[in-house]
Amino acid sequence: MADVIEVDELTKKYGDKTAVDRLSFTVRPGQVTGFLGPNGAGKTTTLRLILGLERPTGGTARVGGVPFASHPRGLRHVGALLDAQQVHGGRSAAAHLWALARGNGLPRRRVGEVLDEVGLARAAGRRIGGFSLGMKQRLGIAAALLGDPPVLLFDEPVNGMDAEGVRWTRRLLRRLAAEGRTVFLSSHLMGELENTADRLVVIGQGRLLAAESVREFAARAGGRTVVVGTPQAAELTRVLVAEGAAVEPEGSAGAERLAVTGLAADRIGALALRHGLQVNELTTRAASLEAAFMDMTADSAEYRTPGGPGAAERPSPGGRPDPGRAPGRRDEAEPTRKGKDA
Ligand SMILES: Nc1ncnc2c1ncn2[C@@H]1O[C@H](COP(=O)(O)OP(=O)(O)OP(=O)(O)O)[C@@H](O)[C@H]1O
Repeated sequence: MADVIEVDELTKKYGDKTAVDRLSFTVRPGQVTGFLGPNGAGKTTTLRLILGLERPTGGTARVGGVPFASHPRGLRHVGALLDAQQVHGGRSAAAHLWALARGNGLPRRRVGEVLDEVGLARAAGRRIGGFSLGMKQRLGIAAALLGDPPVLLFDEPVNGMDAEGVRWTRRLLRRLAAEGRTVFLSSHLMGELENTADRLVVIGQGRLLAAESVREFAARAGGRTVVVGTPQAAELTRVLVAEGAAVEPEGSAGAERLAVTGLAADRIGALALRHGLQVNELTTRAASLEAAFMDMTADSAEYRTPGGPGAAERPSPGGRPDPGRAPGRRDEAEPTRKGKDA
């Protein structure tokens, strides 16, 4: 299928600062494409350039084969959630959406439909000013869906959402892609994308670091690791190695845990059963993708916790990284960005 978003040598400078640096990538329909990069990598600027909200210093961004400048604007063509906080707090959710619908020539019934879709029907008449960030994100998603557009761009849509909200967003994005739409969503956390995205565009300091399927990214990262606890470590190691897996004993001697790559957890369980070997634990460790992302972007994180992306920030061997300690997280170290929202 033809690429819907085409970014070619796109560059944006703010004075001496190059926010986006000769960036080229494409985004296809029928898939969720994750746009991944540490804080300050240039994701929001790129989305704003694609949407024609900023003028590029160089290069082009095309949507549907035409440069954005000549692209028919409006919510029927492209829906976007950039900053959920940028809404008039005095209006009700329904009034906000109706103003948008009216401005885009959309029927009033769409307001009720999208409020239902995002789970805000009961809050339709409430002032947005009283909404939590998670509710504002849902409202922003509702606004993006209002025109039933074939192309959807979301900038960190799950920020501020609780676990249920994150799961709901993930399912929604997958469904929108399955309907054949082009879904492009940014995040600074691999964990938010690995179960949602089919493809990844990874950037750091405005430059392209990778554009590939999640599977390719995972393969490059050495694949997923399955941690297996067993009192029969030597026997199980022989069985797994014979099936092509790489097996590393973990922890201290006698701890009897194996880190297995190259075989999925269900296959390991089935092999152990077939050979009559006891397994006490079988855990897929998803942290390897986050670690690969951190390694890939270690030199390009704009702000960094003292000590750099080293031991303190790496995921612990046994678990997922704490998102609160991702490198250069804004709440830790970001200075004020002058003019950003001006
Ligand atoms: N209007 C502006 N004026 C000056 N510098 C800007 C402006 N907008 C963005 N920048 C700078 O450009 C760089 C990229 O910023 P951008 O917001 O696009 O990154 P991001 O990847 O979206 O980051 P985050 O994950 O923190 O939202 C940063 O160094 C930022 O400070």
